[in-house]
Amino acid sequence: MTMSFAKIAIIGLGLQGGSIGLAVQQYLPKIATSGYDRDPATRARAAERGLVGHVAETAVEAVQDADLVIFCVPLGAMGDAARECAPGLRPDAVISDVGSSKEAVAKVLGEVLPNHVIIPAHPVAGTENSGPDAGFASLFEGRWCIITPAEGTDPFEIERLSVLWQAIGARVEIMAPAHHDRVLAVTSHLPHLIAYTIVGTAGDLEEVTQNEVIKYSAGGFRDFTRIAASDPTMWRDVFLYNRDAVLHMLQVFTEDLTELQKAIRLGDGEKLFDHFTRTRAIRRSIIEQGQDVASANFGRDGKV
Ligand SMILES: NC(=O)c1ccc[n+]([C@@H]2O[C@H](COP(=O)([O-])OP(=O)(O)OC[C@H]3O[C@@H](n4cnc5c(N)ncnc54)[C@H](O)[C@@H]3O)[C@@H](O)[C@H]2O)c1
Ligand SMILES: O=C(O)C(=O)CC1(C(=O)O)C=CC(O)C=C1
Repeated sequence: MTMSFAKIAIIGLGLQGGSIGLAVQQYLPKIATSGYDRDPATRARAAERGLVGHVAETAVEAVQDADLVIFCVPLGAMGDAARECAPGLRPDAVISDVGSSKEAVAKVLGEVLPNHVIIPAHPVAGTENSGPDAGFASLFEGRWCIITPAEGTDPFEIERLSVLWQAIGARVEIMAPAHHDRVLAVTSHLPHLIAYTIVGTAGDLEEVTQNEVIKYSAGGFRDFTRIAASDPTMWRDVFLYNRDAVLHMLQVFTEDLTELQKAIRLGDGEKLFDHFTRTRAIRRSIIEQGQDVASANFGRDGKV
């Protein structure tokens, strides 16, 4: 068996599915791509944009002859999407996905497709935009793709999937699914929850008019509004499917927030200053790592 997949089927042609389709066509043109989306208007737009080589009219048609199927649908739709594809799957087709939480997805895909090799993955790359116009080929460039195989998964198949992600620009990390869900709860899910909260709070305030919120939304608040514009379906599902890890991180966060609230009430400037100094250092180290990412060569030479 070669290291390369021959045909990749992408189910769900929004931001993630569209970006994978465009990136594979650009960097790995020898791999055939097909795709399917439940929404007819999305299928039509995907065909216009050429998000995949062939936009199929059914899920079964899309997965025909595919040796890799990637589910790029909201977390709550993974089970239905897999059920729809099942009758058309090659018995040896590898199944993957891009869902933002991993334990729950692995469970549902394993239940629906018990006889397939399932290797869940999560590209930590996205924007606040969704749908068939949101995807672009360079989305994964220099970004992490976390692969969360179950214990005992064939190392060859893990490597084959890793090589694919690297070829479309990503850096790959292998992680246990439960650990992934805790890490992402704090680095991605909680920040979105905070953004959704603060933008809602500002919108509800009676003493500050809507006009003032819009007019003075410079700097920090504006960044929050970008995140709070993220897709409601996707994020509803993230909080439903990574519930326990998010609730744990939210508890820790609430305790820390209460400590800062106390420091403000007591006029404890030293505590506030020390805290802000520590967080500034974290930001700076993230930027330094980002520069490493931008300058690295990830071997994206089109060869797999
Ligand atoms: N947006 C991000 O920043 C981001 C980043 C990493 C991972 N993810 C994950 O990627 C997945 C997709 O997110 P997205 O941002 O591409 O969303 P999106 O809304 O842009 O695209 C999802 C597509 O799935 C389609 N769909 C829904 N149910 C379907 C079904 N049963 N069969 C076929 N198609 C179906 C929708 O019509 C839609 O076009 C989610 O699981 C999300 O958690 C998102
Ligand atoms: O950059 C953004 O807009 C994102 O929200 C991307 C982001 C993130 O939180 O980093 C969102 C969800 C994911 O599953 C992965 C990436």
